[in-house]
Amino acid sequence: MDKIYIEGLEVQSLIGVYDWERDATQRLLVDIVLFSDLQKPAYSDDVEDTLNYAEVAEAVAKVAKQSEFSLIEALAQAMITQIFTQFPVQKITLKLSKPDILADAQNVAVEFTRERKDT
Ligand SMILES: Nc1nc2c(c(=O)[nH]1)N=C([C@H](O)[C@@H](O)CO)CN2
Repeated sequence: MDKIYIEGLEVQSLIGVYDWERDATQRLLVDIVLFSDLQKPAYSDDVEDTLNYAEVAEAVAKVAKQSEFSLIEALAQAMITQIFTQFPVQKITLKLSKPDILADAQNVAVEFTRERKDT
């Protein structure tokens, strides 16, 4: 299956388990793989025939901005749900990183791979 990648998308969200995390938004990074047949746009050269990665990035940033989850797991799921709702994609891998939170670690992240439920 062909893939579209969005890598290192920086978004802001109010997120975290602890009281001191509930006062201000934090920087998060999102990596997304959109599994999609790209045969048609490869020949038509028409953005209407493909998943517009700019629109997907905008939708994901909006979910982050408008949400107030405790866990990055919950925000990652909300992002995936929004992508499936708004775009005709069959399968998504989404990695959500919270890079500024642990002093002794370069990054913490969750990664989900989910397929659209046909029912
Ligand atoms: N699996 C997770 N563990 C933790 C999370 C999380 O979102 N998922 N969050 C926190 C705190 O909010 C953290 O960012 C600061 O310690 C702790 N563990």
